[in-house]
Amino acid sequence: MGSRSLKSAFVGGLTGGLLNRSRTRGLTVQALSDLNFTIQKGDRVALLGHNGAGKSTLLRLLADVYAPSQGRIRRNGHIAPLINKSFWVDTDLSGRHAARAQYLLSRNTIDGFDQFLDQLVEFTELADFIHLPIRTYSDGMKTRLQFGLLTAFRHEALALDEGIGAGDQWFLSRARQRLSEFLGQVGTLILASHSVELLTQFCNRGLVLNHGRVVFDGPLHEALTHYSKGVTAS
Ligand SMILES: Nc1ncnc2c1ncn2[C@@H]1O[C@H](COP(=O)(O)OP(=O)(O)OP(=O)(O)O)[C@@H](O)[C@H]1O
Repeated sequence: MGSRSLKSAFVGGLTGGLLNRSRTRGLTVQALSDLNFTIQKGDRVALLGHNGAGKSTLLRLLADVYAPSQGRIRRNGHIAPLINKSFWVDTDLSGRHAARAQYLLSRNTIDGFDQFLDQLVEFTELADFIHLPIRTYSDGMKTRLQFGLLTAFRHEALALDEGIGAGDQWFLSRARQRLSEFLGQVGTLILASHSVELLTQFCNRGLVLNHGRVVFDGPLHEALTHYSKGVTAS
């Protein structure tokens, strides 16, 4: 197999987005393309797709963490992100300062913050680490703080990456229950997950992504069938 055909095999791989090679830009990945869909208020959408299909990137676009390089996204209202590693603007801030900023943003007042902070520290079990800069936290500690903060407030719409906290004992024992209660109250939900159990519990519509394109959009059970057939075929 020559280098050219090796490259073609690479481009046609089973994971990741579409790879392009150009003289000027080298090898680049196109995470998403040709997307055209509407999410209505109250929809509960599951994002399904292979590793690297574009689920997290799409969540980031919907929650305004990334801007699209082409095309437009029209939103009515804010979609809160609960996405791994995209939350912290300034990791020099302490957990307490980050909590204060989030509290002010959501409540428009600082009244009641001390009590809120006590509850947050109790839930996250961060103890005195709450006073240290976030850059000194482990990934698990950051997840606790992010999760504790976001689920403390009501959100009309939420973009959630379920990979968050995966495999973390604290998350499994303390956060799962809170996540369930929280998701039950969210109006509009876009949830990326590989867990059929979680998707079935909270979603009624499924978008299946394949190499950055939507290949199915419809009722969740049909989306799951479509996706599992694709996985079996590949
Ligand atoms: N910051 C980045 N820089 C460059 N490429 C990226 C970046 N983030 C993601 N990608 C690429 O974009 C594509 C889509 O990635 P994305 O994380 O959205 O997939 P995913 O469906 O969420 O995957 P998984 O199920 O493995 O979490 C992949 O090919 C990935 O390599």
